Amino acid sequence: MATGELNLHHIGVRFGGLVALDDVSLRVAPGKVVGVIGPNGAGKTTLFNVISGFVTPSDGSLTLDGKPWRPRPHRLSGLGIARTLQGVGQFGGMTVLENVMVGVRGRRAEAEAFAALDRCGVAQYAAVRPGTLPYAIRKRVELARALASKPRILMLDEPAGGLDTDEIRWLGDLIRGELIKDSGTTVLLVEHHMDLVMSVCDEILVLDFGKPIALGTPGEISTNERVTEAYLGAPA
Ligand SMILES: Nc1ncnc2c1ncn2[C@@H]1O[C@H](COP(=O)(O)OP(=O)(O)OP(=O)(O)O)[C@@H](O)[C@H]1O
Repeated sequence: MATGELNLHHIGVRFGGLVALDDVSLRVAPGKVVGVIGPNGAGKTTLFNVISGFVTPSDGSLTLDGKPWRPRPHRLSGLGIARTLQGVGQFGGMTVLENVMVGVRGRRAEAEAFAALDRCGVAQYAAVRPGTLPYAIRKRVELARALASKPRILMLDEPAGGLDTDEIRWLGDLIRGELIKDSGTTVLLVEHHMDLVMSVCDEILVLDFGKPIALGTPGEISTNERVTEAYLGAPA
């Protein structure tokens, strides 16, 4: 059984003349929660897009479970990798349950999808179309969609965006709890909400203008001068 270890080696991404990522290396160890933070435009989403295969790096390479790996978006779920989207990205013409079933395979797809909705506290909306639901509920549905496939690597792209304090506390408990961290799932988290990042991450990578400026534990990052400088003037 593969372990869920992801390595990025000296990744560089250019969009024309713009350097979106510059020499980014990161080891995401199995079962760890690794955060990627940085001011707006730092390259966080681009990093996720590289790992998802939507953006091909101009430099560097990736390994998955120690083997060279070239990500392809349509192969991610087969490899046990799931990603939530920054928005809620659900199909309006389908029910909540059908949306969650999209990411699950096999005869038990419906039961697994329903169980994921239940664990995320939104099973009562299974038969409803997502477009009619409040944003915070749709964010939970988006999480259920990612969790239903029981991924070994879970990429969370700004999961706290648009959530209130209680919702963010719920999210933190979910990430730290048996559904994700205690089950050994490897988590990569891009997030602006610093309290959440600091409370759930084992390690944090800080990007600024595409460059890695710090890598360390939440305690190390919160006292790092370069990180403080990068955030000066930008709400963290
Ligand atoms: N497809 C693209 N084509 C051209 N430039 C792009 C593209 N995607 C991202 N960029 C640019 O690359 C840089 C990094 O963007 P990215 O979205 O990765 O940053 P981010 O850290 O996720 O920002 P935010 O916190 O605002 O979501 C930005 O300058 C952005 O404008």
